[in-house]
Amino acid sequence: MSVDCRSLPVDNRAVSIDISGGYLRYLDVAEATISDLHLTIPAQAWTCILGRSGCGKSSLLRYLAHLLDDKAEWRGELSTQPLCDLKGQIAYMAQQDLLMPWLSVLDNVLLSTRLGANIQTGDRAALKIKAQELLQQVGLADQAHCLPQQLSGGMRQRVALARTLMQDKSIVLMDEPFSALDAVTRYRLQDLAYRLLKDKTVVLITHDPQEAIRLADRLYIMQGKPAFAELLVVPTSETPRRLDAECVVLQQTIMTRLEQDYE
Ligand SMILES: Nc1ncnc2c1ncn2[C@@H]1O[C@H](COP(=O)(O)OP(=O)(O)OP(=O)(O)O)[C@@H](O)[C@H]1O
Repeated sequence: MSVDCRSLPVDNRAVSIDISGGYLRYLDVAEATISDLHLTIPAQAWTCILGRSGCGKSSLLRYLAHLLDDKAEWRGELSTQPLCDLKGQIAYMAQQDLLMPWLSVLDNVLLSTRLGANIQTGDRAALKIKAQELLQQVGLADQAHCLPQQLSGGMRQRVALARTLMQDKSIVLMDEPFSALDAVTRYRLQDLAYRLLKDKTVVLITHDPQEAIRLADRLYIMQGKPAFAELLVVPTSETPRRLDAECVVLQQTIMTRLEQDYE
C-alpha cells in the first residue's frame, strides 16, 4: 500500500529511493537512452551523478520528478523506503532557471508558497522573512526587488537555488545548479546548499568531478550507450570534503571513465 509521505511526522520524512532495471527510450529515437539502470538514492544523503553530455542524466531526474513527457517510454522498478508516493515530495531545480520574468527576485523565491491558498497572513510574513534570509545567504539581498532580466546568468542561478531551498520537500533534485557560477561563488554555494539541505534526500547532477567528490555520499557515473550507472567508492571523510590525495585519485578515476565513454 502506498502512503503519502506528507502525512508522516516530519522526523519520518527521510525517503530513500531504489531504481532497478531502469530503461528509457524517446519514441522518436530508435535506440534506448538508458538501459539496465540500477540506482540507490539513500535517505538524507547526497547522491551525485556524473556522465557525458546526452547520456540521460536530466531525463532520469525528470523521471523522478514526474516530468517526463509522453514522448518518452520508461520501464523499470521504483521503490521507496518508507513506501510512499513521490508526487508532492520533490523540489526540482532544472538546468534552465525557469524564473518568472514578470516577478521580482523575492517573488520568484516565494513562488511555491504563493500557490498555497490557505496560508495565514502571519505565515506569509514569516515566509517572506525566510525568503529574504535565503537571498541574503546566496548574496542577493540587494537584488530582491530586481526583475530576473536585470541579473547575470550566475545571479539567476542563485535565485533559482534560493527558490529550491525555500520549498520544504523531503527530496531535492538539482540539475547542474552551480554550473554558471565563478569558482569561489560555486564553492560557497555548495557549502550553503549542503548546510541547508542536510536533512534532505538530495540528487545532484553535475559535470564537475570536483563538485561531485566534495559533496557525494554516493557517487554514480552514467556511461555507455544506452547508459547504465556505475557506483564509485567515495572517501570516508566528511562532506563537504576538502580535496585531499584520496580525492585526487578518485578524480583521476572519474576522468578515465568519462574519457573512455567518449571513445
Ligand atoms: N523530449 C525529448 N525528445 C527526444 N529526445 C530527447 C528529449 N529530451 C532529451 N532527449 C535526448 O535524450 C538524450 C538524453 O538527454 P538528457 O538531457 O537527459 O541528457 P543529459 O545527460 O542530461 O545531457 P547534458 O549533460 O548535456 O545536460 C539526448 O540525446 C537528448 O537529445
